[in-house]
Amino acid sequence: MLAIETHGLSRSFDGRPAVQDLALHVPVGAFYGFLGPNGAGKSTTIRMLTGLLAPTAGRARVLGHDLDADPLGVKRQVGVVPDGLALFDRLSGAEQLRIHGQLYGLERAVAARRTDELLDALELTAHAGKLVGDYSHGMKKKLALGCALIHGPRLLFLDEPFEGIDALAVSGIRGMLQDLVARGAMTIFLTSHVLEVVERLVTHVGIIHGGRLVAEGTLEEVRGAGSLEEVFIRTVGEERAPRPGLSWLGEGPRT
Ligand SMILES: Nc1ncnc2c1ncn2[C@@H]1O[C@H](COP(=O)(O)OP(=O)(O)OP(=O)(O)O)[C@@H](O)[C@H]1O
Repeated sequence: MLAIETHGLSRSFDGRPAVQDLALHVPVGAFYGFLGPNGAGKSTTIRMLTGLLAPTAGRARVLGHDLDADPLGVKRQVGVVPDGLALFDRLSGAEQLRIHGQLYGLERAVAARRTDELLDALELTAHAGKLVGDYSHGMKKKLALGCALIHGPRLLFLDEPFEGIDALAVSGIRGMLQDLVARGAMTIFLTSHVLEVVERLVTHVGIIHGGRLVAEGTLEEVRGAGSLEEVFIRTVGEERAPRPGLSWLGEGPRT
């Protein structure tokens, strides 16, 4: 069974295509790495698959629900850590998590218990009472992951989850995500530019370039005998030679 299946999914902005004719196949239980260079269409795809942005054409089925016909059915079962984090600066970290859980219909006591467990798992317990506005970037990223998990989603979308997070925290989060997939708790759809981390995590890969899917399959199928970085560079463009210009750099300031 597929957790995500799209046919001809497309989105344009002011007539300019950002995602074109996308046919994604994400099996249930997969750890799917969605890769592509800057501006390739990754965030636009996630925004469509989570019901935040309407496609201009095509269809998507998410966890068996038609996104167009039953957007609420999809939203109830997915968790999202978006590219731009949507958190409330005036709440404490614990309040943010608890309220997020209650917005998803959890009873107060359940939301409070899960909040404590998530703060612990994300190593944020010491900062539970601090205002989110005073959190560091990495701490906000971890809190957003907690918000995405608190209602127990079957499918988790992570847009650049490791961006701005220190190596120790990356390792902790990686372990947590791997464990969730390994015990069949959820399917994960992740975008990241850190290919070495992606390569150690994912079971499946899709590569998008210029809004079009240019490769998809299991990690082994897509990678072949090379590394993911080699395949990525080969697929989205040759390694770029240093460009001429900027010769004034290093010459010191001039008026
Ligand atoms: N709201 C918008 N209005 C106009 N153009 C947009 C909008 N959102 C995205 N785009 C355009 O769509 C294209 C794809 O953007 P998108 O954010 O999906 O790329 P991405 O693969 O997530 O990039 P990155 O890796 O840099 O985050 C880009 O050309 C971008 O400028």
